[in-house]
Amino acid sequence: MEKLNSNLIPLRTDFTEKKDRICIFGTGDFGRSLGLKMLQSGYSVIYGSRNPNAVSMVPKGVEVLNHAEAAQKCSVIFLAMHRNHYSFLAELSDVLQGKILVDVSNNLKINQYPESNAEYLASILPGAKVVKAFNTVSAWALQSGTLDASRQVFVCSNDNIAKHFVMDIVRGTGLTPQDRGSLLAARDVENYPLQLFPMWRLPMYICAGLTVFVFLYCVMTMVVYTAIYEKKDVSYYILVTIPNKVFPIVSLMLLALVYLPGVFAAIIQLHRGTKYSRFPNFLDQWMLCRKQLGLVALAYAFLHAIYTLVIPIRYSVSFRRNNGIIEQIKSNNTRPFLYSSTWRSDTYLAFGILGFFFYILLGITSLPSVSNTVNWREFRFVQSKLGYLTLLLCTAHAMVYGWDRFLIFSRFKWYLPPAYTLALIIPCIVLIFKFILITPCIDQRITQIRQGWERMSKTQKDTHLQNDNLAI
Ligand SMILES: NC(=O)C1=CN([C@@H]2O[C@H](COP(=O)(O)OP(=O)(O)OC[C@H]3O[C@@H](n4cnc5c(N)ncnc54)[C@H](OP(=O)(O)O)[C@@H]3O)[C@@H](O)[C@H]2O)C=CC1
Ligand SMILES: [Fe+3]
Repeated sequence: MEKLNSNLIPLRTDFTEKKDRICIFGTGDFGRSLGLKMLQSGYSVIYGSRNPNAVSMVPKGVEVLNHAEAAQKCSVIFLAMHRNHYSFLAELSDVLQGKILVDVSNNLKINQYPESNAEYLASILPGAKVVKAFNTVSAWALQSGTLDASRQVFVCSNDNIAKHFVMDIVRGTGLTPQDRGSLLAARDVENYPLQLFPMWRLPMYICAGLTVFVFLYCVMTMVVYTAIYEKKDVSYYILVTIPNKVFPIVSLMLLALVYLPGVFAAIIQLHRGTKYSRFPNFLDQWMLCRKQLGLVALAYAFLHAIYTLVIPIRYSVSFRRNNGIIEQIKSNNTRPFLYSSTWRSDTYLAFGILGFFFYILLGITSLPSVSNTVNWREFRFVQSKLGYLTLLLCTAHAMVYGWDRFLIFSRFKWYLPPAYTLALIIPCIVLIFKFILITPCIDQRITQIRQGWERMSKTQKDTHLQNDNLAI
């Protein structure tokens, strides 16, 4: 019983330095900034350095000793030095026995070494309690106190007590610790500061590729084609008219791409008859960046809305409108009021406004502060049901807008359809498949697969059938 208690209850008695004394090895940029922050937060700081007498620029009021002397006085030691200098610590293994060593180091490249720096340190000093922390905060941010970027400090260690002790120090310096588990997580924690928007990369590439393609396609079909076959110069389309085609088209394509992997996943599950098998890698990657794809799509929809609002104040538009009126006066011939055109324009505007409204709603619910306030089922309802409704409304908006210029009615050749016809391909595929997938028999089959039907025993299956109404 005694043994059990001693394992469970954190024994803090040997770490009495809380808000007291902390040792930092290394008087470089990070060591100095961290020392200053610790002093400001009420800790006393002792530096361990190779040349204690030659050290300058350390904060006032701190002691600078050699490594062994400094380590003896504290039980928590921050190693503010680079990994390639860790080897000398082996000589101090006696004095570092049982001490908490905080590894703050970063690398120059992702996965630079076979093992993480923290695991390497633990292998050199098996008797010490290695904790990975503070590597995500920059020296400049610690010193200036502005901490523009994240205030989060990831902490991981194989020793729970040591980890919680360091997490308390993190809190003591006004930062927010995040427990990342054991030292196995150290590699990810070390890679974190080296990443540059990893989840945004694929969506950005897709978005840039589609934008360039649609823009060039529009220039070719609208400007070059008109110049060659109709001998008219409409190059002024390039600044407003064409972007106002590119943004909605790419936005619609991206929104459809958010829902396409879900359709693929359902088809794969149907085909394999089980959910217990991995999706192809590309599908996994694609699924993971759906939120980012959706947000880029929303940004493009915003641009489309703004570009559309300026149409009435464009010179070319008001010139054409005024000219139309003058023509009618001159010829003494009033154009008839076309009911079909009124209905068409009101319909696509209504679809567009509603589609945009739901688009914004989707964007807002994906913000962490909002998504934290809804449960999983509510989140799924908004992102899935409202998402498909948005896609449906936006597709309908594009279809009604381009109705008379559709494919065969196109003034272009059949092999050069207007760009928005291309834009409709992916949304139509998604919507048609979604429609097929929600038909009762297929929907039931997918639900069975998702609930692991094959793996259930007969009695389990019976119970399941009774509870069928409760199924998702
Ligand atoms: N700078 C930053 O913004 C951040 C840095 N880090 C990490 O903090 C660590 C220190 O970075 P930084 O302060 O910028 O680096 P510096 O090069 O400024 O300082 C490193 C310190 O390590 C000590 N040192 C150098 N060579 C040896 C050696 N051969 N043996 C023992 N000690 C040595 C020196 O201290 P002395 O002369 O006193 O012995 C030196 O000042 C690195 O691992 C870095 O990845 C993490 C997050 C942010
Ligand atoms: Fe539109």
